[in-house]
Amino acid sequence: MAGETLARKVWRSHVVRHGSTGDDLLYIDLQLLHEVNTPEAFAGLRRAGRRVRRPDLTVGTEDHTTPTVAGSGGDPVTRRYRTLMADNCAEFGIPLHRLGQRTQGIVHVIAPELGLVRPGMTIVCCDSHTTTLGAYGALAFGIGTSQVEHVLATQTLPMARPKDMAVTVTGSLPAGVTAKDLVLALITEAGTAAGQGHVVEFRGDAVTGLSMEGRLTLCNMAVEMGARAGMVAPDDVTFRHLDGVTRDDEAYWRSLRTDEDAVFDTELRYDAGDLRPHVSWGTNPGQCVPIDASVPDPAAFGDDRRAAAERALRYMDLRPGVAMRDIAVDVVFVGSCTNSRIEDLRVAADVLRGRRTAVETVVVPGSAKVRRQAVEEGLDRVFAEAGADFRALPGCSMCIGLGDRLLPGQRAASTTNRNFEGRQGSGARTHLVSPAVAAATAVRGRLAAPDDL
Ligand SMILES: CC(C)[C@H](C(=O)O)[C@@H](O)C(=O)O
Ligand code: SF4
Repeated sequence: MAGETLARKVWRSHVVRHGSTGDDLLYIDLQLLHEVNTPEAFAGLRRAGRRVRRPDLTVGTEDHTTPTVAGSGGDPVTRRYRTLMADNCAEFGIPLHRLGQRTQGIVHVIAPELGLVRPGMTIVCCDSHTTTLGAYGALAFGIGTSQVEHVLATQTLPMARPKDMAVTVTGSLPAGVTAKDLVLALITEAGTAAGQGHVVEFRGDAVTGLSMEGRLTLCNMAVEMGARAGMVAPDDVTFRHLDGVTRDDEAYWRSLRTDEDAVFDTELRYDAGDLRPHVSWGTNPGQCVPIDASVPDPAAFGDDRRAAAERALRYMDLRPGVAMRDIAVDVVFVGSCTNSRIEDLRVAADVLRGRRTAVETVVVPGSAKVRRQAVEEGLDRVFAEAGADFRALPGCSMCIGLGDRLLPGQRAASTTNRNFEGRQGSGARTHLVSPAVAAATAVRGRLAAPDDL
């Protein structure tokens, strides 16, 4: 038998039944839920008179709409989402990590913290950035509301098997260059549709050399290159991040790794040796340049991308030829499921230590646990002394503009994953950056890397 990929092995071990229409019925090991996109799924269950098949394999959190300032309670519209979520979880017996609890946070950040994620699992969630969890060698993907209902009712999901893509990154990341820069560069090179219909396995020395947190950042943005899921093969780095790993676990997880003779449907190669910090100039994550470059001229793009570039520059209020380093921002945001883990906050704090921010700087931890750890390490003081606003409560915050948001016309350097029009607030402009670039930008008031300070 020909060799198999990691994704294929995980898939095969979860097939309950091969369907007649080409879909497989997959067993789902874990379903995660948040307050957006789930009310309809529960309503559907209720209408059909069904219960949740495995409440013990289902976990909810509140993150998208939660306020980040203690005691604010949030506005009535977003409160309604959370009331509905709490009522639904109570009615169907699903554990819920609520605002104010020690375990609450962004769904993709708390799932590993709670020990819910192990290599080889199938994991779904009503959220496109579920790809994040593939960093552990799990097959994790976002699903829509009707699929959420299906999984709630049956703990299975009919799905067409995705194709396999390998993204092999050779070399090692230069100093000051992070997983975020790598993934922005990859998406810019390959395009936002490159991964469509595929599970992407990130491989190569530059990937295995990443910390767990770096791998989470990388897989988080697999969906921004159009992929169904992103994965990194489980190795010693992975095992160190898991509790209670036995020899048998390790042996099984190692056996899931892609076989030498496995063939991918699509392969991309990239060398990380000369990579520089990357910054987006446009309105999709594939519109980035190295920070040393200038805003590109749409005329330089092929027909397929020119109109989008022109439109993006209009929305972003940028002219071709302007040096990225000359772009002044109003706000810096460090947070989101892409970059709000402890390592991200440490990087930002290292840059801010002993310096002052020149613009409004908001730091929102990905989870209550991340915040506690940051306080233990004294990062809260570093942020305060730099004049940055380290929020009391975790959540998606300014990433999606449901709770906290930018004002119309404001420009932000943001460690998030989407720079779409209006994403961080109506009329707001987003430059996607790493935590290091975000912090340097906060100090300088214009896009900057730590080297510039
Ligand atoms: C609201 C939610 C469904 C959405 C997603 O699917 O990703 C959000 O998390 C996002 O990042 O755009
Ligand atoms: S932090 Fe942003 S990208 Fe992540 S789940 Fe929340 S809204 Fe989506």
